[in-house]
Amino acid sequence: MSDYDLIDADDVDTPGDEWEELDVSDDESDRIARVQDREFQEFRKRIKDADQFKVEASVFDDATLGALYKLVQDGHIRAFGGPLSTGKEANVYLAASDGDDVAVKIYRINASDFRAMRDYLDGDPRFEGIGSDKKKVVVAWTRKEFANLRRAQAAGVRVPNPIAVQRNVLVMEFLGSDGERAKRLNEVSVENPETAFEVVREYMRRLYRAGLIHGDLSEYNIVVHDDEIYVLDLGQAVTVHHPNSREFLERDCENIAAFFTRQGHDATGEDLLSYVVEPEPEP
Ligand SMILES: Nc1ncnc2c1ncn2[C@@H]1O[C@H](COP(=O)(O)OP(=O)(O)OP(=O)(O)O)[C@@H](O)[C@H]1O
Repeated sequence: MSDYDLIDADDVDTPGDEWEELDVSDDESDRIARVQDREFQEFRKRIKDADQFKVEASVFDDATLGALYKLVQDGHIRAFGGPLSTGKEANVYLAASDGDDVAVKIYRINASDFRAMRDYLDGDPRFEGIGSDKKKVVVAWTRKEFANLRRAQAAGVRVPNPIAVQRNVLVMEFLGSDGERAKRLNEVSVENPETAFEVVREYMRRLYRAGLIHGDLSEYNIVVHDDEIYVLDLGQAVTVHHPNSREFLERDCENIAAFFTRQGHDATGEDLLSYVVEPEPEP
């Protein structure tokens, strides 16, 4: 962990736990709030000063810092490593936790294309009535990614294990080793494209049968970790109820078929689509 810029959880611990049992007076709770506030300010400063976040200060509005602080207190993050990706909507960082390394995805409240996000959320019965408040939309989006990861996992699709979600911050299992992120399909030479295609095809079918469509599936959102194929980035995944779900699924099928055809395994979007939507056999 020597390459981590350590932000030690001990430094930002609040006295909360052992005081919870006590019957604290108003004066005492004011004092606790002041201590917590001071510790939060220290945490805030440390994050803002940390090298790996310097260019990204805009990502960390105070509410995001509050979310990170809570995740540190809860033991999900112990120290931040460098950025794994700086995307349009979100940045992903490597971090150490009390257990294995984790990936921390931070959605930007300001830079996010929240109108496009809303269009995806609109057709999703899980997020009915979300409205158009920018922060609420991004927070709902983050929760959606967490929920989608869980659902995919339950359906038997390999995805990073979702660990915690706090406002616009998602903590998940880090896929990779020694701090190096797992390679995307477009970055590896696929040794056996037929087998890899069959795995991806099966994942797509499992997702569909679990009522989900990825919506941005391609060689850029599929990685190879420990010789297994994993699917990333389920933020925009929609349920089959979404008015554009069929269009998204067709696009996913076209992307995947085109990629594997380029790898030497002929596939068509149409065939893939028929496979994915084939009704489940009666038990
Ligand atoms: N759990 C993870 N473990 C390892 N690397 C990850 C993890 N999650 C994301 N990454 C890395 O970060 C990149 C971006 O992640 P993701 O696709 O989830 O975010 P995004 O902001 O939607 O990206 P983009 O804007 O490029 O589509 C991934 O391609 C991958 O390399």
